[in-house]
Amino acid sequence: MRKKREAAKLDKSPAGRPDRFGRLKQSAHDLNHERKPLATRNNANVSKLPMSSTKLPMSSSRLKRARSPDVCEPVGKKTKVDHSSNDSLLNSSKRSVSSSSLTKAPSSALKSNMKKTGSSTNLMKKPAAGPVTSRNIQTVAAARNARSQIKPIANTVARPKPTPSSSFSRPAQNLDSSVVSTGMPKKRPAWDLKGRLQDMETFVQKQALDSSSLQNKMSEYLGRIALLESTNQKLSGDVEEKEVATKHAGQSIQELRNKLSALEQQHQESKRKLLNDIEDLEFQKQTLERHKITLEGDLAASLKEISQLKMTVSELTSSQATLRAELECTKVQLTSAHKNIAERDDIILEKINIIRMRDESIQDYQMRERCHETERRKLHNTIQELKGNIRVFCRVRPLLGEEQLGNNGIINHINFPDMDSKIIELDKLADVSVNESMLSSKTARGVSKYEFTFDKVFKPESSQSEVFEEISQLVQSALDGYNVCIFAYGQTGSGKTFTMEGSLDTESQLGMIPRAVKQIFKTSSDLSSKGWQYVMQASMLEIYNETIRDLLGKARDEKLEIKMIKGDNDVHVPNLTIFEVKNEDQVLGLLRKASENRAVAETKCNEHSSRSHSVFQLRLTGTNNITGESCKGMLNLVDLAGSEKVKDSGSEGLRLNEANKINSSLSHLQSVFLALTKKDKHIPYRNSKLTHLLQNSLGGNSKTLMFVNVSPKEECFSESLTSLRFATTVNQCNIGTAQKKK
Ligand SMILES: Nc1ncnc2c1ncn2[C@@H]1O[C@H](COP(=O)(O)OP(=O)(O)OP(=O)(O)O)[C@@H](O)[C@H]1O
Repeated sequence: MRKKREAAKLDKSPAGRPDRFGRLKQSAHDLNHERKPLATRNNANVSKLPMSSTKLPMSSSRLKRARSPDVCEPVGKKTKVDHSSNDSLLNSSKRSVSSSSLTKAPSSALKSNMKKTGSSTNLMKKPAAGPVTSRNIQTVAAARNARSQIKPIANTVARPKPTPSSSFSRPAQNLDSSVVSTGMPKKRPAWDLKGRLQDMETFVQKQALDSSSLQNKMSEYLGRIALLESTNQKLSGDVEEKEVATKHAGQSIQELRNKLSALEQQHQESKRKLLNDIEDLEFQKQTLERHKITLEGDLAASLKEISQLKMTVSELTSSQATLRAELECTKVQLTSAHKNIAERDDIILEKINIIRMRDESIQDYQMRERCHETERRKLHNTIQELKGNIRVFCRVRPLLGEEQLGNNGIINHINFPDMDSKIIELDKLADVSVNESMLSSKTARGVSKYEFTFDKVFKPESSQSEVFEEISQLVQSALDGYNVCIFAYGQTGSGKTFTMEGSLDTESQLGMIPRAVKQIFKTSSDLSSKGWQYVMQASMLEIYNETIRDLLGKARDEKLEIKMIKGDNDVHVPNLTIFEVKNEDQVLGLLRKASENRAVAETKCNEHSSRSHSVFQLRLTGTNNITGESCKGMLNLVDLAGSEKVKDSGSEGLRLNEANKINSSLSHLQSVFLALTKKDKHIPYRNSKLTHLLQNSLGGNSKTLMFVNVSPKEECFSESLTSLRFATTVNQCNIGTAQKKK
């Protein structure tokens, strides 16, 4: 049953199905099966074989028909025939049936083998499913051998298969032809049954011989088939192994591919990095090459320098010897110098002791100096008193601009006859009408000379510093605690403002006020080493048309009044702006501001004529912590408005009123000095704002200096003469001894 199922399975297997290994195994099984009692299988297959497949079966069938009535039964039924009948058939007819079976068996085996061969062929055609290895190659070669071994079988066994119809339609002919082909005698007549039987027996014997040889070949083929089957099984096992190996190999390949792709990515990444590195290295290379070039240049320069240095070294080496000799000499000198130094150290020690002693002496001298300072102040003021508390300096300004055109710039009518610069002489020319009472002398040519003597006469070429030098001692008195008043008097345009203020922007043209301030700050600083400390307060006002106005305050138009402080008898101007000043620059700033605020106007005699009296006041309060001394001084620096003859000046209106007020106040000043000269009991200080304000600086408690400024112009002769005469009056004034304020 099992064999039948396997056979049925084999038959059902479609020819084109890729069941190569299964069919191959099945074929091998069938072959094994066929190796079993051949007669049994052959008998079964006999019914399937066409009767005309060989020439012999026809005779055999005839034999069968002759011996058995079942011969003509359908082939299908014959399969149900008992094998024993077949065996008996074989035994009875022997070679007839065997030969047909043998003839057919190879045919079925051939078909089976052809299938196998086809399968083998398929197998051989598709070994490449797995990796091509030496074992696969061997497997394929074995399959080919099997095919080559099978082919001869097919060639040997396969014969043209006559159709059943043709076999049955010409049985006699076939028999005849077989007899002819086997060398049998010619066709015997029908009645010669004996002959025919002999022929048949001969033929059967011959066929039996052929059959035995075929059986031998068959057994040989079966042996080969068995060998092939074993080979096939082995190959199947190998194939399975190969498939497993192939599957593993496929997985490995996939893994390797994955790894490969990962490695490729890594490779690409590495490649990209390497390319970047290469670029960086290229850049570094270029940089290094440039650096190399630079270094080469440096090296060349260094080499050059080294060669120069070598030359220098050689020179130095040569000079080294000289120096060594000198060094030896110097060492000797040094030794002696050390001796000298030791000696000098002793001397220095002695001198240090001397210096200490001198320091002590200096301190002693400083103590004495302070005493001397006090004594000096006393002596200084004694001298000032001897000189007179009112002194007069005369100053003649130079010719300016167009004034120099006449007389070639020479001032003919003013002379300075003495060497001490104390006398000024005015010459009255013939055409100049002068009051006869003014004449002092007459020359032979009829020229009158007017000579005036003052404490000092400054020529036109005198500088500001030369003038200040003469008043510096007076300024010093303010620091010593005296009231000092310096004022400039003269006709308009004679140089009063230039003398008192000068040009604040040009050092050489600084006037008496800034120079006095400078000196005061410098001297106060020097005195600080002697224990003196000063507080300084500055203010500046003008008296315009008999009105006091603050030149430093904001209320420019406010009219200020003069008040006396009871007991102290000090003059005080309420609401006047007073600045505490620490240095000269501060004071210069105040002077500039005051100069801008001062009333000026253009007159016939002066383009910028001062139409008011300006009064700069500096209060100085000093204390000496060492000596316990103290002092209060006041420095009044006054620039008076210019006097002018109203009828000559051509002034009118406001200017005329200004001129009258100016002349009036100057007249009151003269009255004060005249009263002081006469030693009147009543001094008319309060007749004008000017004298009222300056009453403590024009009286006995003050030191007064008057500048009388003279114009060099000849046409101003009369005014100059008037000014000089007034100055002479002041100069003759004895206002008593100045008192130091404590
Ligand atoms: N010693 C001098 N050296 C050079 N220039 C001078 C001298 N004195 C005066 N001056 C010049 O003469 C001109 C008149 O001088 P200043 O204004 O000082 O006269 P003043 O007497 O003040 O006149 P006023 O009373 O009208 O104000 C100015 O230009 C001034 O610079």
